[in-house]
Amino acid sequence: MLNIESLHKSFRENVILHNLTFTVNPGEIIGLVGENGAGKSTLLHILATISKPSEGSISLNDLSYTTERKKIRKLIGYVPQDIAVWEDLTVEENMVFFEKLSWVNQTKEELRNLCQEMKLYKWKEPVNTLSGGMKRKLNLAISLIHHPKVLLLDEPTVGIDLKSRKEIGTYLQKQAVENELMIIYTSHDMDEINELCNRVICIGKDPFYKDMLLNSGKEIISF
Ligand SMILES: Nc1ncnc2c1ncn2[C@@H]1O[C@H](COP(=O)(O)OP(=O)(O)OP(=O)(O)O)[C@@H](O)[C@H]1O
Repeated sequence: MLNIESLHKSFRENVILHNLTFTVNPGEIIGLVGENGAGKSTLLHILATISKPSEGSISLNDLSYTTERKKIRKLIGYVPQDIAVWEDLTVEENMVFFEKLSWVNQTKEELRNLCQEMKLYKWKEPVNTLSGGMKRKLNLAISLIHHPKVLLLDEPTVGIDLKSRKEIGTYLQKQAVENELMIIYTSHDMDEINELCNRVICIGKDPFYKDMLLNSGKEIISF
């Protein structure tokens, strides 16, 4: 379980996150919504151990983010907003490169299966010949190489077609259930949030997103 308690984050006098307390259970997909600048990426950075909170505590399966950062990092998969893959390498070369950087050993066959499960078949193609949707799938596949327990996705489907979106969504739902993965997912697409997520966290001052979800039947947590 991921446990976030009384989390605050400020940049100098600018308070971005104020008193966030929530938990994420194994197998759950949590939507994270809010207007531009509300602090979604800031929260994901903190959960990915890229930055530290100003106050508050976080633990993952009873490991403290303060004292066990190295162990925590092995359990986190993070997909940033910007695609971060090697454009001149093939899909295969990217997967092998990131496998070498990870803490697990996977055969090429296993890496290829991981790509195929999310319907990314262009194994021998250089990344710079792939569509945006394919690149996003590769980014996601890379984040799963080390079998994380928590997957943090910052707008992973932005700018991609509906079919690829659905394929990614179906894959994530399967991963959450089968591997008890905890997923936090940011998106501005409320249909996608409605379809994919078990619960939704709304952050920021603008009530727009919360209002959009009022009749969705979803549990909404707002800060
Ligand atoms: N390193 C930093 N130093 C100072 N301010 C920062 C820093 N990082 C983020 N901010 C500020 O924190 C606020 C929240 O930014 P953040 O990127 O988390 O928002 P967001 O909800 O992810 O927005 P978007 O939907 O546009 O991606 C913004 O006002 C941003 O300028």
